[in-house]
Amino acid sequence: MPGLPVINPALALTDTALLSEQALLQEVWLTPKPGLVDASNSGAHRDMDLPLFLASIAAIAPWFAQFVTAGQQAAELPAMQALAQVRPVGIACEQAMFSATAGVNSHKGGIFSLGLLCFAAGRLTQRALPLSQASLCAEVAALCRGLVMRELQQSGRQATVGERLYQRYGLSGARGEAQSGFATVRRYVLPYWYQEQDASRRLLAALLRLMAVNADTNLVSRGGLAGLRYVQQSARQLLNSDWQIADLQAMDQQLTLRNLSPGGSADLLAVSMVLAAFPA
Ligand SMILES: CC(C)(COP(=O)(O)OP(=O)(O)OC[C@H]1O[C@@H](n2cnc3c(N)ncnc32)[C@H](O[C@H]2O[C@H](COP(=O)(O)OP(=O)(O)OP(=O)(O)O)[C@@H](O)[C@H]2O)[C@@H]1O)[C@@H](O)C(=O)NCCC(=O)NCCS
Ligand SMILES: Nc1ncnc2[nH]cnc12
Repeated sequence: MPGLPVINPALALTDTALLSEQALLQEVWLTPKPGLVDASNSGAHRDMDLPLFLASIAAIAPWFAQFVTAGQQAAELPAMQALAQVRPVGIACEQAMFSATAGVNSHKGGIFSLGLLCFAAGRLTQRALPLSQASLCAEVAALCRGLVMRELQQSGRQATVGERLYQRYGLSGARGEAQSGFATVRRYVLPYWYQEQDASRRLLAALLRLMAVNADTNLVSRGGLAGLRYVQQSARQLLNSDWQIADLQAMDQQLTLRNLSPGGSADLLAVSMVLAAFPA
């Protein structure tokens, strides 16, 4: 496996777009990831593999700079009006992804979460405000204020997986996480980021922490609430042990057998990598 691209902290304060691309690359190359596409297998996915993910990332990457620019251009707008400015960029980026993957949804959630982070970075830098984990997450939360109420609770729409799962289980998915200012990442991942010295083990531990608590709608859409609970309990058990790579490989086999893929947690791992490059 080629060397993982290392996120250069010196870039942190200047280029959120490049950090986002590097985070998606580091995420997909990280191995072994239970149920997910990585360098050893495709996990619970029959329609996706590593080459498809790399093609998807190549198609998405140029759009991260567009998200930052859109944020700079919308810097003076009230947050809620600004969100309306970024949606078309997000949808265009999704279309670029679908063109590169022949219609397979590889990074829809990742585009939403990282796109919002890049847009927020553009708004903050345009207003000469410092970029930090706190300022970026607060800006994303401000942009997404009321999003769950508007788009899930009041709309009653059931056009997407997330919208159907909200109506059925009250799960707010990617929207709820963004509206909270990535609270799951800030509470359960970033405080422990440097506990592991090895870079790969650090990312694997972060993924386990996310899988242990994240209400991942991918898991629910594939395995119901029982599937979500199974993954959360399994991740929690590993975290409470001196887990080794072989344990993750065994978990990967179990999730694949059960058709369970924590794609939402994989996205939040990329969000964690971007945020970890900034001061708290
Ligand atoms: C705002 C949207 C992105 C919301 O989409 P949706 O209504 O579908 O809502 P969610 O269920 O929330 O899912 C969206 C994707 O977000 C990821 N996700 C899930 N749970 C969470 C969570 N708790 N926190 C954060 N992120 C979460 C997940 O994405 C990843 O998994 C997908 C790949 O897995 P797979 O199982 O293969 O998915 P499918 O192909 O759907 O299943 P199969 O057919 O294979 O069985 C992949 O997307 C990963 O990224 C969720 O899938 C959207 O509606 C929207 O508005 N988009 C427009 C763009 C936009 O608004 N941008 C704004 C600023 S950029
Ligand atoms: N590595 C991965 N495998 C499957 N779904 C994902 N969503 C984001 N990253 C993923």
